[in-house]
Amino acid sequence: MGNLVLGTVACIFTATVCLKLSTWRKNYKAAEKAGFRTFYSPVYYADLWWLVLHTFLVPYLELLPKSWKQPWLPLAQLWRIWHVGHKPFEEVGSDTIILAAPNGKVLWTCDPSVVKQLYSSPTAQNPVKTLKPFLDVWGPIISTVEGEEWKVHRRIISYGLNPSTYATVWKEAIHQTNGLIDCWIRNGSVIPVVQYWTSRIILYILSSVLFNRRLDWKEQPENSRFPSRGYQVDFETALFTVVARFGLIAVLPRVLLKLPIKGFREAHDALTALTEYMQDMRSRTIDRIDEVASKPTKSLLESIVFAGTPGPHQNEARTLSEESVLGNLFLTLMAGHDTVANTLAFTLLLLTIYPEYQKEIQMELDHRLGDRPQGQCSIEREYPILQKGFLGAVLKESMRVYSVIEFGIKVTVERTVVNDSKGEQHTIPKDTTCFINFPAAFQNHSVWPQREISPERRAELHNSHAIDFDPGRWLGDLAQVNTDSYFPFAMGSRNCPGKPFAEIELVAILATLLKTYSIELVVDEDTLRNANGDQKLAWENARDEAFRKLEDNVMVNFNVHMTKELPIRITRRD
Ligand code: HEM
Repeated sequence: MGNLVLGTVACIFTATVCLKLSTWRKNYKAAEKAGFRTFYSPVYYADLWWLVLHTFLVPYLELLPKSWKQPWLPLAQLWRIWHVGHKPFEEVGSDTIILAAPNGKVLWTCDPSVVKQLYSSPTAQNPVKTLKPFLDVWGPIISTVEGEEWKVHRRIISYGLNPSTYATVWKEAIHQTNGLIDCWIRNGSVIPVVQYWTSRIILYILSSVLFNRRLDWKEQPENSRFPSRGYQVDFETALFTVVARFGLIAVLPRVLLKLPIKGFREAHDALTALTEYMQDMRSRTIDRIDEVASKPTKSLLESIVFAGTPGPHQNEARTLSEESVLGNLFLTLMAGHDTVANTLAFTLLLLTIYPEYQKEIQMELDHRLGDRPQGQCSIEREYPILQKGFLGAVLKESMRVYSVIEFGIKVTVERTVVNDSKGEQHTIPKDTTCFINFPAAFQNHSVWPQREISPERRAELHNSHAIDFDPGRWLGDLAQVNTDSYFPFAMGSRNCPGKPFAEIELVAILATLLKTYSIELVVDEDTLRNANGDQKLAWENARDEAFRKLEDNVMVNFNVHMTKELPIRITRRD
């Protein structure tokens, strides 16, 4: 009997292995026909066994000879794509690669020509079926629909992103930056973790612009503030908790969130409270729907709620359900939060290790704004000048070197023909998952020249990405930029509709801060002692350490970010 069971198990195992090997071979054959460099990969990016076991397996897999692990091993670690940048492509000598795994075909590209066509081809679509179970917390949203339905969502969100919304973003960013500066000074002027504060300020701006609710810097949205069961969760705590715990909310079924585990319960209660707050905002907007209907430009909240309110001014077939109204409001908040907060945090840290660039911005601000009061700096006059000047160049360079989004994903629903940068035609097979690799395109050294620094010095700074931060490349006659290889906001019809929103708030925050204040690295006592009290040497050592931290402490969850300590100080300019 025992032998029979063992024999059956062995047979099933052998049959499964044979079937997998045959599908693996079939996937390779199909992938190869595209004419790109094709490789076998034992891992499909979404394999559950890989997601669970990778921490244990990767150190052993790293011991394999290069030819066995390149390029699939670095690309199978989706949380290290920013770290490895263009290297996997460099090593195999091609900017587009297809990996054939037992469970599917995956194309990786940073070739600007292929990227552009994938973003514009109707047969390469967003993986909405995969995203739905995670992102449809309330109902279908812009990111989980395709075709005509997507056009309706996109039109409604784009309609709310108009000059009047941008004017509010500009004003609110200035107001909240002043609040943040006061708060920093009240707290002793030292900022241990910049990311914590940039997360807050961006959430505050979004709260005002999206929900018409201004939050106040006096309140501390610490987790300890989370009320006991049965007590009202205030708006700010609900907002912070849902944003911070969105990973849990997206992955776990709602019923599991009700389990008596602290993190789960907080996520559940915050989500319930936020839903009620958003329903209330929706009802209040509906109460004045005639006034909203007659407004020539609507706020984002008004645009989304108006689109979800059937009435004489609406085509019923083109309206959004209540679930989609709440979902799209929240999606806009999520899409506009971590991306901007992380970009702002990296930019502030980069400006502390490059004080010369900070000075350049300040000289530009003095020249452009003079002694004009903040209230008189307008989005129409000052913003375009600052965006085109050194401040704009710093932001572009920061988004190039520290691109907070690692990749875009498209799935080919039909065979898809693309031409690569050399003009060669390729046909990507149906059902191929295509990863558009942002950092590989933005860190390709043949497109973006590196600083001339010895390999020994680079190694000493842990090959930090920050070494090649050079805003000057975006300016003047020396401009060394290839905008085809730069797309932090994606491309094509599904590009980021929040690009002007993000750029305006980043410029407004940095201009407000740096006009009157400077930020600098904190040199701690140990560093000063080790440099025998030599201030200059101590600063240089602290700077080297900051370079290393800006490499070693960069993490990826949904976005690229750095939440570990790298203390900076705010000081009033002379
Ligand atoms: C530095 C800041 C930002 C970056 C780098 C960024 C980047 C991106 C990228 C790459 C996409 C395409 C994602 C995909 O592959 O489908 C996207 C989509 C989107 N972004 Fe942003 N974004 C930023 C800020 C914002 C802001 C401030 C908002 C709104 C206030 C926003 C709203 C959206 C929305 C609604 C979509 C979905 C568009 C669609 O599917 O049609 N983003 N963003």
